[in-house]
Amino acid sequence: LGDKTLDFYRDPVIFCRQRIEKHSSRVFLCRLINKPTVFICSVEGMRELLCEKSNIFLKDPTDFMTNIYGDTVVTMNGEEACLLRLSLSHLFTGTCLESSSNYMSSVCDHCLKNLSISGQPQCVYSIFKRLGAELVLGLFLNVRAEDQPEVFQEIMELCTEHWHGLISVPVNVKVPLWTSGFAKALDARSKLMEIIKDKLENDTEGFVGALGSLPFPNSGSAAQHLLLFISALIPKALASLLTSFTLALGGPEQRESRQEAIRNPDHLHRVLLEVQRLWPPFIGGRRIAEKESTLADFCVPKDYGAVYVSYFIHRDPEVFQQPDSFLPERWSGRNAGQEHLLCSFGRGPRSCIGSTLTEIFIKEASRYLLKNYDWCLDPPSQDLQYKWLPVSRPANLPTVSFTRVFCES
Ligand code: HEM
Repeated sequence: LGDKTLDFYRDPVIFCRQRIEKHSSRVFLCRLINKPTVFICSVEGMRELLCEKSNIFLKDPTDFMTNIYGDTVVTMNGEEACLLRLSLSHLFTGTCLESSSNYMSSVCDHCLKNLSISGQPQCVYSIFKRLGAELVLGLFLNVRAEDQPEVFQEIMELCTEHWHGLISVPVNVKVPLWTSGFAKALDARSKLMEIIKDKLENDTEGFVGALGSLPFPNSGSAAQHLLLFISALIPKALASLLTSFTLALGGPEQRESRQEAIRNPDHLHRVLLEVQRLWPPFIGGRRIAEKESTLADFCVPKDYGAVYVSYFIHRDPEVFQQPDSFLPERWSGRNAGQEHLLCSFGRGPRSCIGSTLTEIFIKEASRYLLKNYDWCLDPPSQDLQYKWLPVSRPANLPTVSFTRVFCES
């Protein structure tokens, strides 16, 4: 590992902040996994990297995602990636999305209806992660927690084990009494692939049925993409956004904003844009320079890596006034209609194909929370103890607390 790799993975925010200060620039160079890598922390640099020069800065086919997910659109380039994106995108738009809306409402109701009932403090991040898992397994694999609780539980555990492979050292070792995290992840992957292949063969309904009938380049491709879509990565990202939303709109000082968000869908939209601006769920993404080029006037030699860091791009003072403040109204002023300045879902020809689905779902879940609960900090504490009060009932109801686990994840 390069000496800077550990610093980056320990805390990417501190790592980037220190280097932005040291170099007085939002573009700087370091080694990451022993590869010289340019870090992009400005809107201008991000747009060049992901849009204008997307034919020079390409996806890395040897990325560690390939170890864990196999060959998927995420690490491919060129015509193959274009064709795959075209086929897959169809499943995330128009009538395919519309047919998911009833399921999205039912999942919100199932997972969020009892937030205040137990009277015990609860961790909302876990609740939202479960909500995300119910969404992806029900939508993409036709496995619904209410109908098949054991199968659902088994797949969820396998997905967690499989995900741990992404954050473990990639060493496949099995000795008596000990198996490396990476080896466990590969075992989990084999079991998940068996379940997925069985579904693809026997289920003609919904997303599985539609995916099974797409013209994929090879026979395992549909299964590998399904593995990607049900991956724990997506529930985690959804839970991160919803937790940030809950934090941002918590407390008596935000009560008016909460009420406005119920009345006015545009206000809710602006709140959610500001949530993803300040707390993007993923660090960003990585590209490799196919030939020498420039980014924000810096020379980038051939084969150098380039990482865009959404957290800092979204705080670029050239573009966002008071960049660290939570100001939903900025999206109706100078930055109205300027969503293309954000990159929580990537940008350009390789942006996220699930972003519309995610937006619809996050809006559904946040509307559910706003309509059914009022939540405020009580008592003020380090642990962010929140009181969840059903909107229609008196104010002396049980507390539901949550911790900042989302930061660690
Ligand atoms: C909160 C939820 C999500 C976030 C924050 C997110 C974020 C992202 C980001 C940042 C990228 C671009 C990576 C890069 O530039 O290298 C991306 C790509 C992608 N996302 Fe998402 N995503 C989310 C949900 C989803 C969902 C629900 C799906 C589908 C089920 C999905 C499927 C994909 C795929 C297939 C790509 C690769 C596109 C390509 O390489 O051409 N994502 N996502």
